[in-house]
Amino acid sequence: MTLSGSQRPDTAAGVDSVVVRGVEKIFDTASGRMTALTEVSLTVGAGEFVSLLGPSGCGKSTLLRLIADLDEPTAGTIEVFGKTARQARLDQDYGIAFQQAGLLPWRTVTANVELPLELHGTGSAARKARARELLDLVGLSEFGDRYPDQLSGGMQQRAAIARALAERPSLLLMDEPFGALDEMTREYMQTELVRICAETRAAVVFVTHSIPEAVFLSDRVVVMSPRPGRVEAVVPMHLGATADRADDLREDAAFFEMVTAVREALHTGSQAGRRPGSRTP
Ligand SMILES: Nc1ncnc2c1ncn2[C@@H]1O[C@H](COP(=O)(O)OP(=O)(O)OP(=O)(O)O)[C@@H](O)[C@H]1O
Repeated sequence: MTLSGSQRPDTAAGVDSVVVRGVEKIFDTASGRMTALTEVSLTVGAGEFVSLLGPSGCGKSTLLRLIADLDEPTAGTIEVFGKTARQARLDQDYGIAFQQAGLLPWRTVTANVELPLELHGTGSAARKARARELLDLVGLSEFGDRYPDQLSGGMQQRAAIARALAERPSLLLMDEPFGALDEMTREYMQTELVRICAETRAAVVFVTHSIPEAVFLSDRVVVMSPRPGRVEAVVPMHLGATADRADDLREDAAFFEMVTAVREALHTGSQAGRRPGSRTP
């Protein structure tokens, strides 16, 4: 099933999805001020898949929360589709999926997927049609009447992704969405996500701890360093179009080369990665 381009918001047309410029984030804590992010600059192009990778506490989730306008930077600016992060949130320009699927247990899968549409006043018939389309897209058409606790973890995550796509966002913000899944399911979900992104042409900012996951999914991997969190390197993945990536890529020599490149950038910070904010050639 394909979502046609005409169904997507105008915001995608040639405009960068996310532009982060000189962002700093300082938290006031009981033990004093803590700089979580400093001098972070990054551009995510239309339809581009960018992963944020780095050690625990380097500020990956904080950066994603700033892009989602769930918190505000102390300094610097963030634009989403050329708007302020606040305006993009109000305009529902992106979908969000986090580690816990976050489905409401008392609603069926269909009712969960319909929820964002319901909250924004979409009529019942249009909601149901859209939910059917999305459940088809994520391979859950047979499970719309089930409740979340009747699904496996991977199926719950697919339902959560369907919900995140409900309003046809041109951008998905994902924070370790597959972190709680077993390795087999995780790889399956990665392949599914590549397929879904190819069909919807959504850009993605994806937080992960997993180097192979970042490599498999991304156009570029942003390697962050801790205390304070900053962009250490931006490594372009020379693996062809993300849309063409299939399971056998994981056994390809080029894949291992990219894993090594990212690992070196992560461990030494000396990888000749691209400058923050630079784009895939
Ligand atoms: N609301 C907050 N108040 C105070 N400190 C915070 C807050 N949120 C995050 N931090 C701190 O900011 C730093 C970055 O946290 P963040 O969760 O962004 O890191 P992360 O890279 O996503 O970590 P992990 O990989 O473990 O999830 C950490 O030191 C964390 O303790």
